[in-house]
Amino acid sequence: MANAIAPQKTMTIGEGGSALALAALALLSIVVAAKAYTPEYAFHAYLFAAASIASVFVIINRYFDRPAEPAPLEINGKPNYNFGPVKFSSVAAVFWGLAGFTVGLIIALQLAFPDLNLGIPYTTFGRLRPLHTSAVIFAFGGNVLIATSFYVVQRTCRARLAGDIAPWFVVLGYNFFIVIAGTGYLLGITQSKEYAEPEWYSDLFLTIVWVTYFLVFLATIWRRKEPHIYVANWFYLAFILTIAVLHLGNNAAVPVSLFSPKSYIVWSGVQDAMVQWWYGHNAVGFFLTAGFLAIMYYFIPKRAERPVYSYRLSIIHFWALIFLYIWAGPHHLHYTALPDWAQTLGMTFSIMLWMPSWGGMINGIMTLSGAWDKLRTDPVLRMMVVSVAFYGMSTFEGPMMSVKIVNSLSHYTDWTIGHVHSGALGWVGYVSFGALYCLIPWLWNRPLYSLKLVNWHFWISTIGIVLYISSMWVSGILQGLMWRAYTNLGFLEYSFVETVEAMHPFYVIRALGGLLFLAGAIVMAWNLWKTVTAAEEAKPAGVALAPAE
Ligand code: HEM
Ligand code: HEM
Ligand SMILES: [Cu+2]
Repeated sequence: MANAIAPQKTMTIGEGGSALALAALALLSIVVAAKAYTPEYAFHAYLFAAASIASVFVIINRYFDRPAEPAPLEINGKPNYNFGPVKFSSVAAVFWGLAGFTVGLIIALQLAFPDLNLGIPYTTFGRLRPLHTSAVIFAFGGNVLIATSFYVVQRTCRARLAGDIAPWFVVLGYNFFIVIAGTGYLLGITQSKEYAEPEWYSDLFLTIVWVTYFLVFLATIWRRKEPHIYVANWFYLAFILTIAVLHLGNNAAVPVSLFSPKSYIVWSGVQDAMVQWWYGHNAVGFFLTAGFLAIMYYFIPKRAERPVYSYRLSIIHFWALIFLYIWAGPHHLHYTALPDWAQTLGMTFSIMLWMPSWGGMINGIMTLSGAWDKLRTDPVLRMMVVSVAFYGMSTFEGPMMSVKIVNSLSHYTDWTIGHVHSGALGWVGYVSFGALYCLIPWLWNRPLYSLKLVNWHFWISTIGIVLYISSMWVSGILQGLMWRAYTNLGFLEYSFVETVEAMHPFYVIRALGGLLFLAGAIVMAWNLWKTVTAAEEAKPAGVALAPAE
């Protein structure tokens, strides 16, 4: 009767429940695949089936391999952090970053040289453009946010991530969603809402993943050992919760059939447009801003080894920002069928938004008080501080562009594209790179392979950003002015095609800027790769790397 003393191993509710749910999903997917109206949809159903079956196997295998006791919350009084999912999504972020920047470069080249559309549907600008925007925002940015949020919430709460299967479901499920979304665009599956292109079934799946993300995050805060909830966690929470609400509101669609990828949105006409830009604008506000501000509030003080400049300002910054952002969406619909009062409301809130945005910028930059010398010696910190400066620049430009009279010139032109990429490359890109340069050495417990390479990355991509945004400003304003130029007799001075021709040199410069930005990111990927692998080889030497300069 020896087995009477061996600890009893039982499947947890999480393991059993997720295995059953995934098995059911696999079955449903196979039925859908068999009866699908289109081969593209059948392909997606097979992907769902394959992924769910694989997950069931992994869960069962893991059950047999694991010890009987669940992972302890603490070891010797210290939190037993769960960094597996964090590692996965930080590597995924680097991978998707490279993919998204490459597709960005391709579409930039297509705008300059249209022959590069290759005349086949899968590679046309119309399909690659959403592939680019989703890859950079949701795949690259999203993985950076998931990785850093799961890291920061554990460290600042001194608690192990809640759940066992759940955090893995979040990172793997999210990345699976990205694959479905991306392959869908290439195959022509889209509901044509900018930044919300995936069809109803991907949206439903993402809802489940996202709610799990919210619950894991909240439950980790719940079990915290630290009484205070650090401000970065407030920003992460606002990001997760608001994205859930936006996603549900803007994807309220009725599918044609369970067996068809096509759906119809419940909103119509100008209401649909308003809901779309309430979503689109707040995707900027909460995905591209609040989430990355959380990164700023954790990683800059950590790296600079200084406290946040003003903790009180960070709280005011938080509440002012989330209150004002929600109302500014109509600035995307100036001079449309949207009632004039709503446009003016959007414009007013956008102008007010300048203040909390700059409050945040000041708080981020001034955190370096007393440590300014580090800007010279630490290129990682420099990258993050420059990112905050870009944040300041784009949140000045945004309110200006939301003024109707300015928007009448900038709207539909490359000026918008320049504004987008000063925020995207300068702010989101740089703060993410800075976070990855900190996070990956911390996670693998090794020094960064080379600070010199970070310096190279910084300068190559800074030149890239400058080329990108300045060419788009010139091109955008030129475009706007050409469109509205009249002759003495009251005719339009330029035909549309003449304005397109005038853009060509700027599109070439922009593509060059994109190439440099991509080159910088490749240097980063190499550096991080060497950090994870080369330190292993060099272990006996045991010399800590000194700053390069
Ligand atoms: C190598 C770097 C990049 C290049 C070359 C690039 C290039 C482009 C191009 C050519 C477009 C289409 C512009 C048009 O339709 O006229 C575009 C759109 C866009 N890109 Fe990028 N991009 C890059 C990086 C990024 C990053 C890192 C982000 C976000 C984090 C981003 C976000 C966007 C967004 C949101 C749009 C849509 C803008 C709009 O509709 O107004 N891009 N990009
Ligand atoms: C106070 C902050 C900001 C305000 C008031 C603001 C305002 C605006 C305005 C007025 C437009 C042009 C709308 C149009 O004419 O179609 C715009 C476009 C855009 N902005 Fe901002 N912006 C702000 C910050 C940012 C930041 C920090 C980012 C990126 C990280 C960003 C990303 C975008 C994107 C992606 C678009 C293009 C949307 C589209 O048409 O596809 N904005 N913004
Ligand atoms: Cu907006």
